[in-house]
Amino acid sequence: MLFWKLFTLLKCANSQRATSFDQMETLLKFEENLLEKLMRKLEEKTEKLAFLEEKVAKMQKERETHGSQHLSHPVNQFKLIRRFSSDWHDISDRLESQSPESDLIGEIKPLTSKVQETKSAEIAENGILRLQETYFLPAAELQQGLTQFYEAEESQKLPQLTPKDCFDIGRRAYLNAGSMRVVHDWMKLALQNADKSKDYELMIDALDHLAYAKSQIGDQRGALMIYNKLRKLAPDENRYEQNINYYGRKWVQRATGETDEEGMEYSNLSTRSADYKPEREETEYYEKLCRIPNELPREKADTLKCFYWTNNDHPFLVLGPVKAEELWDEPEIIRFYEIITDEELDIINKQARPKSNLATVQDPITGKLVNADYRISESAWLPANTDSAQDEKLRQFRKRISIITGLTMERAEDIQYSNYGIGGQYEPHYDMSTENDAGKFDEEDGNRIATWLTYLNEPKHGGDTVFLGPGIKAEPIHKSAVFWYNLLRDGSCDYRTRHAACPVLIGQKTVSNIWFHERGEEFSRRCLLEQTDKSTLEMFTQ
Ligand SMILES: O=C(O)CCC(=O)C(=O)O
Ligand SMILES: [Fe+2]
Repeated sequence: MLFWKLFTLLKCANSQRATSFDQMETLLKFEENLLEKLMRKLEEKTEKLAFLEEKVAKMQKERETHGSQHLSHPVNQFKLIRRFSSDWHDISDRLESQSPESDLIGEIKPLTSKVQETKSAEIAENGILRLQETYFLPAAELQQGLTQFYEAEESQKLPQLTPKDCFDIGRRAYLNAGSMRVVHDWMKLALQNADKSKDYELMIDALDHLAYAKSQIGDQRGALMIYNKLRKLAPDENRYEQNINYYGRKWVQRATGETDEEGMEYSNLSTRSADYKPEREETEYYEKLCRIPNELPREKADTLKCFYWTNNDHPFLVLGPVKAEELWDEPEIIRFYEIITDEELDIINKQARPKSNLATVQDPITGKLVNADYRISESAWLPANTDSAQDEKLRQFRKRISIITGLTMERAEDIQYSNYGIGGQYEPHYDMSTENDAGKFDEEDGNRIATWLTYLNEPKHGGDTVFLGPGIKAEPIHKSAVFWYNLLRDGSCDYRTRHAACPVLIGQKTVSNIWFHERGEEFSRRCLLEQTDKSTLEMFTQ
């Protein structure tokens, strides 16, 4: 429109072959208007450029922390997810769809949508909270990048959580109706650093949550002081005024002893919802086992054996006996060392990744679906039933396990591969189906008589398998496997085998399971009328 007007004006000026002062004035005005508009466009572009440059710098800085060990750090895993749930999302919003930039939008969008669909940011926040709860980590320790687990010289290179990260983690704890102490600590951290960056919106949000958390943990005075501050910062929000009156009254009641309310809730570190209570006791025990070192009393340790296993001089094992260690005797839990070759490991990893039910995202380069390994734990089944050389190797691996355990592979399940993500864990469970289970294994195969659990790699911290019955744990040692019977000799469930996988704190954890079933084991494991549980031990001492 403007162009049209200018055009007619110029035409007119041209036809008169003279330029009157009036026309020049009008032209000058037009020019002023044009300049203003152009400047606004330039400002928008500069602002957009600055925004994109800032994002690039932030993301590059985040990607550089902790060198080749980058993804072994839970904070880096967390930040990667957040980049796709927030930064890349914001970037694609700023790029222009009717321009060459649209190609880039096309590449970003599928990834950000996938992260959103799979609720990955929420899973990541909960992962951080789970690590905090299980390993008793102060929020500040996580914010600083878990310095206690690294040498001093490494600590400069560790990733740190931003005020917004801290706010979102605290907000997640709040939404989970978790411990208000935890909410309190995260909000305080968010504020300490938001103060420096002068992010007022974030400050107000964090103060609001902090005041609420304070009121819930019994600090009415603290809540009141924050609401007073909020009233000054955001005078239009009348909720603060109401809260000031409310908490003011509460504080007076408390000071004058007119209240019968519960006091502080300072000791509870739970980040789980309040309706979690029934399992709480077991969960606390499991978390404690995850936290404490695996120390057996001397007398007990002395009774447990370490030996080279040949399974009654089986020719295969006589040539290469397997180093074995009794982790517990009743029920028998045995660890076998070096039971998988690098080649077999490679094959399992290669086959499992594209197949697994892990949240998949599109690889922007190949366009293929690839795994997002940050889920709590996801799995894939490897049937090894083709004529390929790879499957032949996997069958060899199964055969080796069959020889070691003396159990037939005929009724055993396919190899199951599992991969743990941020704070990845597996809560207490039995591998066999129990009387109370809705679903049972079919009669033809029978129940899961035994478990063979191979550790495909070794996380740096966390990820132990804990056995709640005996109160012991197996550390995930690379290439080793743990074996136990889930059923007693009379076929009933051995409830002492309840076990769980602790959250992975630092590093990566992948395991593979093979479950044996009852049928076909009548000769390898004689059924007895009594429940005697010296089953495996007998096998090892024959
Ligand atoms: O990963 C672990 O340590 C245990 C896994 C487990 O118990 C299972 O997959 O059933
Ligand atoms: Fe299990």
